[in-house]
Amino acid sequence: MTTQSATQPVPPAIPAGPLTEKVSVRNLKFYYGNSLALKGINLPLYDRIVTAFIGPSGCGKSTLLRVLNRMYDLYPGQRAEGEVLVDGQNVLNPGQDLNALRAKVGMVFQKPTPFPMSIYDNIAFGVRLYESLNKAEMDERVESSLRRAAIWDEVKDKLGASGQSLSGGQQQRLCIARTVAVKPEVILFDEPCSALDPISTSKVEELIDELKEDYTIAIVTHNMQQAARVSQFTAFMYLGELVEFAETTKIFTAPQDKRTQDYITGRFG
Ligand SMILES: Nc1ncnc2c1ncn2[C@@H]1O[C@H](COP(=O)(O)OP(=O)(O)OP(=O)(O)O)[C@@H](O)[C@H]1O
Repeated sequence: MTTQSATQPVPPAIPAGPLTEKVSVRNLKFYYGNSLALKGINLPLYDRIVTAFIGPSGCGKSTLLRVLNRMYDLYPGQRAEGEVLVDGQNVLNPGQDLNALRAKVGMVFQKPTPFPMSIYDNIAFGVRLYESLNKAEMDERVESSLRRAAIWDEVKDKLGASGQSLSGGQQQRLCIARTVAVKPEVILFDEPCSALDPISTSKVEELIDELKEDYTIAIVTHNMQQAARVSQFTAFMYLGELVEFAETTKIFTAPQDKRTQDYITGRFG
């Protein structure tokens, strides 16, 4: 099957040499009560590589993302079976320290969710949960995180202003800064641009492209162009199953499964 077109975005290059599995999902099943939402997923997330999760609404993309940092633990009746190895350790183990996991595996949500506090404190709040820094160290962390999220120049003169006074696109970059500030190793993005205008979207995409130099990234997106622009690997899911996982170029130009082909060409979903 060949689906390449002249306007196809070019995914970022995959670095030469062997890839390391930062996260290994093994035979993962997930239940909402009695309802099986993930039906035995096997998937690697490679170190310092962007992986996109695509598929029609309800196929389990967000559920999979939420398992990776055990966000589901906040909700009764939800449970996972199988293994999610992060650096070889199964984070689904009951003894897993959830604060440590969520510091290591950070998450950025669909809707920007700044805390009702100042821009400075939006960053400092999370850092204080894990580290005790003095004022100068905290100032430095706040600045470096805001710089990393490409928003420093826009907020440096109003760090005391409410995070909620920023535009939607700025709020999302503030949330990315907040995630980066606790020095994660993996960042999960759940449709991070769906509430943003095209300019903010391209800023966040550029940011993801830069962040991949230092972090392992997973992104859920409904936007095929975005998946093709930002990711090096793509996982296509359908009805709780992982149908196909491969280099993004391959998924978008030579998918092996007809369902993948139909989805990326807009025939369903
Ligand atoms: N809190 C919940 N309780 C019960 N079932 C749920 C819950 N959240 C999701 N589900 C079900 O789990 C399945 C997967 O949902 P999920 O939100 O992961 O899909 P998705 O691929 O992210 O969809 P979308 O693209 O619409 O966000 C769906 O059948 C959904 O109805």
